Amino acid sequence: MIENVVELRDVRFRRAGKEILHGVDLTVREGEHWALLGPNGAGKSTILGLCGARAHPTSGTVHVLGHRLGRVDMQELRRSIGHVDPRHPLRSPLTVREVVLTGLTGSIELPARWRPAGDDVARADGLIGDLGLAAVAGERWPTLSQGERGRALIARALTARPRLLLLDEPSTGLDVAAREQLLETLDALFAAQPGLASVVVTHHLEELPTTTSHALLLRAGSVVAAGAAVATVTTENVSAAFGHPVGVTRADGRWAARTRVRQPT
Ligand SMILES: Nc1ncnc2c1ncn2[C@@H]1O[C@H](COP(=O)(O)OP(=O)(O)OP(=O)(O)O)[C@@H](O)[C@H]1O
Repeated sequence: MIENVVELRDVRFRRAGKEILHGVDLTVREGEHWALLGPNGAGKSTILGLCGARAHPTSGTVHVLGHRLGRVDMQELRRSIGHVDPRHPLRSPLTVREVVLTGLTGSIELPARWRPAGDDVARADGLIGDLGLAAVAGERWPTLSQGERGRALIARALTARPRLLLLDEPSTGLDVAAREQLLETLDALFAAQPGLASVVVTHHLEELPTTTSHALLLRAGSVVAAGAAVATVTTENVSAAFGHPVGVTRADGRWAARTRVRQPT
């Protein structure tokens, strides 16, 4: 059994002559649900790319599912990771069911001569049902709402039974009802698969599922705080990460943030 699903140690990452991550440590264990929080440009997506075996660190080490990046076939490793990228570059008008099935082939489009086995279709339809998409399973990608596309991409990411699910701003562009439905779906999914680990990137505390167990707060490529969510997502840490006085509250397992108004003395 692999205890650490993701392990970053003193990770630095440079691109175009600029250091983007300045010595980041992160350990994600089985069954943990991490949130990466921080302002624009803090380096959240860069960390998610390392967790998803899409990039190598410039220095330091990254282990994903027990394999050290740089010493493993990245493409092979990526098949064990469900990565939900909202900028999914699909060009052809596949149906929801076909998009979900591309999770099995690890491709964006359906490979020309590939045909799913009967139990592949049954699994895809099961996930489509779990994600609340049964009514649109035969609808084509260009006709779907943003919320439906996001759900289809989560179902796609789960088809290959990953042990790690990565979500990059899954609530972006959703109305409040669609966001709440998505968060309920994620909570139900995590409860049904207790070994699954996840990492979600977001700018907004309101978009954290109640199942969020841990958080890493990032500012300009450095970790401000990391650990158990309740102890980490605090007024002090969030204000430091975002460089703004933000009051953090938590009720019924959900977080909220607003500008801290100074009381007149
Ligand atoms: N390939 C690259 N080449 C040069 N700079 C890059 C590259 N990728 C990311 N960066 C820079 O690294 C910094 C961190 O980017 P990243 O996308 O990880 O941040 P983020 O926290 O996810 O931001 P956002 O919330 O805006 O999505 C940014 O300043 C970005 O411009």
